[in-house]
Parts: sequence; C-alpha cells; structure tokens
Amino acid sequence: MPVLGIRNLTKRYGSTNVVNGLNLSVEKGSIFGFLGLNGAGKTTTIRMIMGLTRPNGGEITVCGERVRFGSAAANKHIGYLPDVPEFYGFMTPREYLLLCGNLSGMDMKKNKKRIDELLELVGLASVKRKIGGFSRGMKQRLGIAQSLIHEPELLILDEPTSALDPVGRKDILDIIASLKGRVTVVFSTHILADVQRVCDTIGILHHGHLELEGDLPDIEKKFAGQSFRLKVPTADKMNELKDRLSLFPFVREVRQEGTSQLLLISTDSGKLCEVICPLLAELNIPLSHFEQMESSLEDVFIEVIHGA
Ligand SMILES: Nc1ncnc2c1ncn2[C@@H]1O[C@H](COP(=O)(O)OP(=O)(O)OP(=O)(O)O)[C@@H](O)[C@H]1O
Repeated sequence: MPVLGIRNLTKRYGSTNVVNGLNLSVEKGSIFGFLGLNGAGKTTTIRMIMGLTRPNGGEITVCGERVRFGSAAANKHIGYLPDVPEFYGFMTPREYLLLCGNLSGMDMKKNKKRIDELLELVGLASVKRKIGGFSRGMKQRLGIAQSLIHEPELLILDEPTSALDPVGRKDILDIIASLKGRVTVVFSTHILADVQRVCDTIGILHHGHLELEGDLPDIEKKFAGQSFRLKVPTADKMNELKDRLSLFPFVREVRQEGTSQLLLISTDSGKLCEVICPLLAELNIPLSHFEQMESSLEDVFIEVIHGA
C-alpha cells in the first residue's frame, strides 16, 4: 500500500483544469520530488491532500485513509510545511514547539524529549533567540521540526528551498536527506539541482497531470545519450541546417544556442551520428564540434515539458 495514493484527481478554477486527472503513488520510505513549473498545480494538489481545497473529482488516500475536504482525520499521518510558514515571532523555537506539541495533545514528558530531538535535527538546539529575528532559512528549519512533531508517516514540503540562499538551501537539503528511511517525503520544487541531491523518485507535473514519473536513476538512464551539441564555424547556413535536421524522423528537437551552435534531441543516436557528416558535407558546412551530451535532469525536464 502506498503512503500517498492519488487517483484521477481534478480541480477546476472557473473553466481551467488546474489539476487534470492526476494519478500518483508515493511508496513508503521514498523521497519524492514533485516537480513542475510555476503554476503547474503543485500547491493546489498539496492543499487537496491536506483537505484544505475541495477537489472536483478523484480520490486521495494517505496511509490507506481517505482524505475528505474540511476534515483533519487523515492529517494525523501528515506533517506539512507550507510554502510560506507563519510562526509566533515573540516565542523562542523551544517555546513554539512546546505549544505545538501541547496543541496536538502530546504528553508533556514525551513532548519535551521529542522537541529536544527535533531541535537537534534541524540545528536549532542552542538557539535561544526569538523567532521574530530568524532568517528565512532558520524559519524553514523550524517549520520542518514543527511538521515532524507528531511523528507523521508522510512529510509534505511545499517549495521549502525556493526563497533561500545557497547556505540555507544546503541546510534544508541536508535535513531532508537525513530523514531518509525515517519518514516518506514529498518535496515540491522547481529547483532541479535540489531534486538531484535528495530525491530517489520524481514526478513532473505539467498542466495539472504527471508527464513523467519514476525512479530518478532509471529516468536519467532512459534519457541518457539522446542530446547532442553541434557547433559550426559560422552562422551563414544555420537556418538551412536547422530545417534539414528537423526533417529527420529521429530528430525530435533542434534548438539553437547562440549564433552557430545547436542542441539536438534525438530518439535514435546511432542514426543521427550516421547522417550528420554527410549532411554537413552536402550543405558545404565545416564542422567545429559534435558531442553527445550527458543527460541532466534539466534536459529531461525541458524535453518532457516541451514534448507535452
Ligand atoms: N484560489 C484560486 N483561484 C483561482 N485560480 C487559482 C487559485 N489557486 C491557484 N490558482 C491557479 O491555479 C494554477 C496552479 O497554481 P498552483 O499554485 O497550484 O501552482 P504551483 O505549481 O504550486 O506553482 P508555484 O510554483 O508558482 O507555486 C495557477 O494558474 C494559479 O493561478
């Protein structure tokens, strides 16, 4: 049984389908990167998982329990850090977490022990200052501690690194990586490097449905070796070269980079390598550079979004 199961989920605002027949399954123990451009529907999906937004159709289960709009019943399984978390600025982190623990009905002794562990986990154990003076990164770290207080099985982080500087981002990513095996994580973001650092499975959301889903290493392998960089010495015959390349059925995309360089995405690298030299000779274009590229998550993402 997946920790998070989503079937045929739909959400409309006016006549726009913001989430459009979304199916998703997140298995226990994984760190799932929920990727998508701004406006792809990530936050809307997360709010429906939390029972905060009413879907127009479909079904969500968390640890086998059906999520119902307006009901907090399934939320006992979930720790949630929203994209812009709010805290009481006049409290210290320990006071704040004590309050949260009390509100969630934990007994005092267990609560204090848990808070010590969580403050240690997020690197705030020695911080006595009030939250009002915290940096964004410190607030996000406190938010992670808060969302873990009731020992949830699923931790949902909505863009936890987007507004942070490189040091703050690294701190958050280190914390997420340290949670591997302890809690299942859904981590929404559009920062691909962050996903590559900590996630083992990903889903790419585009126009409200998943264009690609699977284990990150498998996806990288599947897309590997499909992109090529071609450089020629002058831009003179660039348009003709692009037109001719686009005619090959195994050339999926021809993208110009600067004046005399192309990025080619091919479905058959062998065939592309066979035709490239004869084509350049026919067009009387000298070759400066032709290279098969390692496929990065960025290439995969752009190809999936462009091909959608
Ligand atoms: N309450 C609302 N009323 C109308 N439209 C909405 C509402 N909430 C979200 N939308 C629209 O739904 C679309 C998806 O928004 P959502 O915030 O879910 O995307 P996202 O993937 O989280 O993007 P971002 O990375 O920018 O937060 C956007 O076009 C947004 O304008």
